[in-house]
Amino acid sequence: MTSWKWGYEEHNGPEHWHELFPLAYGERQSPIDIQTKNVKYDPDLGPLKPAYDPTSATVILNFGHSFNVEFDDSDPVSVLSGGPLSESYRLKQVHFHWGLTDDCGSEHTVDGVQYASELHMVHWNAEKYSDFVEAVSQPDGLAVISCLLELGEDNSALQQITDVLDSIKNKGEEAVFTDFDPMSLLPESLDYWTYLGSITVPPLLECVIWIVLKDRISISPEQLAKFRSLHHSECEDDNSCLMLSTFRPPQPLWNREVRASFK
Ligand SMILES: NS(=O)(=O)c1ccc(C(=O)N[C@@H](c2ccccc2)c2cnnn2CC(=O)NCCCS)cc1
Ligand SMILES: [Zn+2]
Repeated sequence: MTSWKWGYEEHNGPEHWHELFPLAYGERQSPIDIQTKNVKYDPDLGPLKPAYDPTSATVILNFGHSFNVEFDDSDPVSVLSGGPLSESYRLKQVHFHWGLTDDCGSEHTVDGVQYASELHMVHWNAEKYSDFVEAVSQPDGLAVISCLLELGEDNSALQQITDVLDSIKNKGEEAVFTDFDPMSLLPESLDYWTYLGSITVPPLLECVIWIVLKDRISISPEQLAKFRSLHHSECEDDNSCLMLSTFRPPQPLWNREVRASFK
């Protein structure tokens, strides 16, 4: 089975992941559908305090099941604190999820509505743990800011990313990518919902404090098409290995509460 590579296709997609990763059926899995009538406003939830240094961006790379903008996390240069977090978390990577068509693609949904894409900014708890791999084995190891992207106008901040995707077309390819400020991607309001969940790709570890922004940003059909032009492996003929869909559907909430930072 080690040759089996998980993905998002019929034969290796989210419905198969439990075969190798039993956590798929865990009690704090992500993503979820956020039912706004059931969220609880929590006045103790303070504002998010992101503090990013654009020069800490290093490379953009094609992982095969997604592409990441990687950040140098060897020092506390780009960090997130505040909000639901008790410690300062260090930014490690930013990536996206998308779907085959423009009417699907996000992982989290809001009142059953799925959006065209979703941005994840992945941070790890560098105050309590010594490295990322240790952090992912802890219930408060990661903090991921999620922002939903709805189909609309060209997003100029996103253009800085989509303009370089041609240079990382195939799995394993990477390109220098610095002077990138992830704050430029975020909406003006940082109001959010928060809940305890997991990473949404194998090994599906239940280590994430999720911070889902209430407001959305835009992505154009042309920018989405650039995402889908990436290859999930090396291949010659261009259409047999396109990264057409990279989202996991919502998972059961079980006994979890979703809190809101806003009324
Ligand atoms: N979608 S999400 O925000 O919930 C998310 C957050 C973090 C990771 C992640 O860091 N995964 C790597 C990892 C390395 C060590 C221990 C455990 C997990 C991994 C596992 N296989 N490949 N990678 C590298 C990676 O980062 N994959 C792409 C992430 C976008 S789907 C994945 C998804
Ligand atoms: Zn993700």
